[in-house]
Amino acid sequence: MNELLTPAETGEADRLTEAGGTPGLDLMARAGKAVADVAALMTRGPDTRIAVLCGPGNNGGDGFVAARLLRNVGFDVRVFLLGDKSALKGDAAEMARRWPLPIRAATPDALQSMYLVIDALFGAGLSRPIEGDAAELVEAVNASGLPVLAVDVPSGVDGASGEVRGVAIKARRTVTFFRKKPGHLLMPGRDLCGEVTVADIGIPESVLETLKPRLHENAPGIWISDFNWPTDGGHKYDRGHAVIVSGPALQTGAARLGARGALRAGAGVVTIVGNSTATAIIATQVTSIMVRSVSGAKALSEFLRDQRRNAVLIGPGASVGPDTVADVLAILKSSASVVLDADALTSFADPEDDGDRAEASMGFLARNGDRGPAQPSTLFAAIKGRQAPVVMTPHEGEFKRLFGELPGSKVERARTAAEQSGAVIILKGTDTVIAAPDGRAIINSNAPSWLATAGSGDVLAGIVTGLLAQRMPAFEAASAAVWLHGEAASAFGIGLIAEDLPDVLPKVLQKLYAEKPRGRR
Ligand SMILES: NC(=O)C1=CN([C@@H]2O[C@H](COP(=O)(O)OP(=O)(O)OC[C@H]3O[C@@H](n4cnc5c(N)ncnc54)[C@H](O)[C@@H]3O)[C@@H](O)[C@H]2O)[C@@H](O)CC1
Ligand SMILES: [K+]
Repeated sequence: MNELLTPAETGEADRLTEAGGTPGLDLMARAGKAVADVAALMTRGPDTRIAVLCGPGNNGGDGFVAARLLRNVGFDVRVFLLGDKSALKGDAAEMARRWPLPIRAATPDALQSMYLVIDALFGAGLSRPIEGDAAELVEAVNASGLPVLAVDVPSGVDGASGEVRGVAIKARRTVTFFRKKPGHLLMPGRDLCGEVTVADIGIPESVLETLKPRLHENAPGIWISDFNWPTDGGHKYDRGHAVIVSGPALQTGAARLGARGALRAGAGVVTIVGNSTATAIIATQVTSIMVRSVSGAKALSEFLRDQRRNAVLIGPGASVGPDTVADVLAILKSSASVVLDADALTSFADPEDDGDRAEASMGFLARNGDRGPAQPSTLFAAIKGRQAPVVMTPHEGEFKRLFGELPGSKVERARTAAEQSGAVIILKGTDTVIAAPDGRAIINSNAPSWLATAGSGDVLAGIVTGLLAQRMPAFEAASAAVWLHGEAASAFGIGLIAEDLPDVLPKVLQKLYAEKPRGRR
C-alpha cells in the first residue's frame, strides 16, 4: 500500500484497468462515491449546502457523480462548472448529463451561503499554471474560509512534485484513488491536502506489476525484514562498532548526540574519536560510549584499519575546511560504511565556482584533481571508488552547495544526486526524501513539526550510523533511521530537544519488535 504513483502512472493504472475490462465510467462512479462518502462526514446534517466546483476534465466528472449522490441522500447541492458544458468529453460529459439540476458558471459568487466546497476543478490532468478566472475562483475559495474537500489533489497542486502551479486550493481533506501521489507528501502539497483518504475504486493491485513503482511512502514494511534484532548468544561486536568523529573542543555536543543515536539504534559499541582536548571534554560526559584520542587523517586511517570498526560518522560539529576534507577522504579509503553530514558535506562545496557545480550537476564528474580536493567531484569520485556504502544527510542548503540547482521535484533531485554521487541521499526537511543510486526513493511523512530543533540532525546521522554498524543495507538503514527519528519525536511530543530523541528510541523499537512478524525474533 505504500507505493506512490505520479499522475502519469495513475493514468497508466487507469488505462490498464480499462484494458482489463472495467469501464472508465465505473471507475469514475466509484471515485465520485468515495468523494461523496467523505463529504458527508464533513457536513453538519442533511440540510447542509454544498458547492461542487467542477473543472473541464475527469476531475470534474468525479465532482458530478459526488454531487448527484449527495443530492440523492438529501443534501442541498449546487454544481458550478468552469468552462462550457458542451466542451465536456467522454465520461465527464456523461456524468454531467446525469446531473438533474441546472449547472451554473463557476465564479466567486458560487460560494455565497455555502457550508462545504468540493474542489473538482483540476486533478491529475493539471498541465499548466492556473491563471485568469480559474485563479480568481481558487483565491475566492481560499479567502472564504469554507471547509474544502479536494478531489484527487487540491486544484493547483502538481501531483508529481507537490508544487503549486499558479495558485492552489487549501483543502481540509483530500480523497485520492488507488494510491497516493508524490504531491500528497511533498511540500507544500502535503499542507494543502489536509487529511488524505485513499479510496479503492477497483483498480487491481496487479497493475503495480506492470508499473513497477520505485517510489514509496516510508513505512516499516519496506525495511523491517532487513532490521537486525539482537539474537541469543550474540556478542556486542556482532552488532557492529560505530565510530563518531568529533569536532574541536567547543563543538563536541554534536558528536555526543550522534553517538547516543548510534548506541540507542542498537550498535554494539560506539566510540567517539577526536583531538586530545576534545576527547578530554567528551570523556567527562559519556559512560557507555568509549572515547579515543585519534586526530588527523593519518591517525584515522590507522584507527579504521581494524575492520570491526565498521561504520563511521563525520560531519556534525566537524568545522568546514581542509582538515575535514582530508579526514573524509581518509575515512572513505577505509572498508567501513560511512555517513557524511553537515560540515563534512560543506567542506567539499565550491562556492566560488558555480560553473563547476553546474557541470557536476550534469554528471560530468570524471575529471577531478586539477583544482585541489575541495570539490564535489572529488568527493563523488572517492565514494564511487569504494566498496562499502556511503549515506549523505544534507538539508536543502548543504544539498545546493554540493549539487547546485538541480531540476525537478524533491524526489527527482535526490535521485539525481544519489546517482551522481554514488551515495544514498537523505535530503532532509518536513518531507525528507531518501534516494538510492539505483533509483529507489522514499518520502518520509511521520516527522512532527517540533522535530525541527537544534541537534536533531546529529541524532539522525547517528541513528543511520548505528544501523549501518549492524550491517543493515544502506538504503534500508537510511529509511529506517528517518522513520525511527520521526516516530521518536512524535512519541515524545511537543517540547522535544535533540537530547531527548535517543532516549525515546527504545519505546519505538520495542513497539516495532512487538509487531514484527513471528519467527524472526
Ligand atoms: N486516472 C484514473 O485512474 C481515474 C481518474 N479519475 C479522475 O480523473 C482526473 C484526471 O482527469 P483528467 O486527465 O481529465 O484531468 P483533469 O480533470 O485533472 O484536468 C484536465 C483538464 O483541465 C485542463 N487544464 C489543465 N490544466 C489547466 C489549467 N492550469 N488551467 C485551465 N485548464 C487546465 C485540461 O485542458 C483538461 O481539459 C483525476 O484527477 C481523477 O479525479 C477518476 O475519474 C477515476 C479514475
Ligand atoms: K481537485
